[in-house]
Amino acid sequence: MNSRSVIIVAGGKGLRMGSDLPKQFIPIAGKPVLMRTIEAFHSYDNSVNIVLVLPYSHHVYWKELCANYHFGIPHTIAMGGETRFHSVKNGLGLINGGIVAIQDGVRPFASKEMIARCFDAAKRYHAVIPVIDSTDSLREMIGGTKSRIIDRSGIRLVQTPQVFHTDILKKAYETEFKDTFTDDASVVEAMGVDVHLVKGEVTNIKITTPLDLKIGELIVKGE
Ligand SMILES: Nc1ccn([C@@H]2O[C@H](COP(=O)(O)OP(=O)(O)OP(=O)(O)O)[C@@H](O)[C@H]2O)c(=O)n1
Ligand SMILES: C[C@](O)(CO)[C@H](O)COP(=O)(O)O
Repeated sequence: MNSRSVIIVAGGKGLRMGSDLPKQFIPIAGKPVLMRTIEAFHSYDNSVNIVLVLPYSHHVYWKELCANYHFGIPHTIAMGGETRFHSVKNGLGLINGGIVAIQDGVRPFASKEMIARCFDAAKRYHAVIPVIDSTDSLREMIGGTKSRIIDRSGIRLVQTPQVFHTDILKKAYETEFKDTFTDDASVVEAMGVDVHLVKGEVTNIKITTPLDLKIGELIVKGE
C-alpha cells in the first residue's frame, strides 16, 4: 500500500474557456497550466508515479510543448475519454495497486502541504477529498424563480486531488457512467464507501474561464 500514483486528467476540451487551445495547455505566467500541475506533484514527491490523460488530438502537441519548454518530469500518457469519468477510467488502466490521487489537470496550484495532507489521510481512510468553506451565501432553486437560503455552515466546496486505495477506486469505476458523477468521490460513494474530508485551499482554483487565468497570474506572483 506504500506506492503512490497520480492520474492527472487533462482530456477535456475547455469549452467554457472559449479558446481554440484547450485550457490545460494555455500558459499562466509563462508556463502551461499542465506543466504547473505536474510540477506540484513532483515537488511533493519526486518518486510519485505520474499518469497524464490527454486528448488523442493533442498527444503530438504535448510532446512538442515538452521539448520547447525543456520539460523533463517523467510521466506516462493515457488516452482521454468522452467525459472526465471515462478519462479517469482510462488512466486507472495504467495503475497497479497502492494509493492513487486523481487530479484535475487544470488545478495547477495545489500546494505540496495539501497534497501530503490528502495522501497521508488516505493511509487511514479509503477515500479522501479536499474541501473549502463557501464565503458566499447560498440559495437553492425550488421552482420557477422561487428560491430558499441554504445553511452554508453545512456546505463544502470540493476540490482535487481526490485520493483513494487503488483497488477500491478501480472497483467503483466498473460501474456504468451517470451524469451525477461530477467527481471521483461521487463514484466511490455510489458503491457505499464513506468519503473523508480534509482541508483544501482557496488558491487551489480550477482554471475554467478567462478570469481564472488572470487570477492564476496573481497567485503565481504571490499577490
Ligand atoms: N473528457 C474529459 C473532460 C474533462 N477532463 C478533465 O477534467 C478536468 C476538470 O474538467 P473541466 O474543468 O470541466 O474541463 P473541461 O471539460 O475541459 O472544460 P469544459 O467543461 O469547460 O469544456 C480537466 O482537467 C479536464 O481536462 C478529462 O480529462 N476528460
Ligand atoms: C472534480 C471537480 O473539480 C471537483 O470540484 C469538479 O467536479 C469538476 O467539475 P467540471 O464541471 O468537470 O469542471
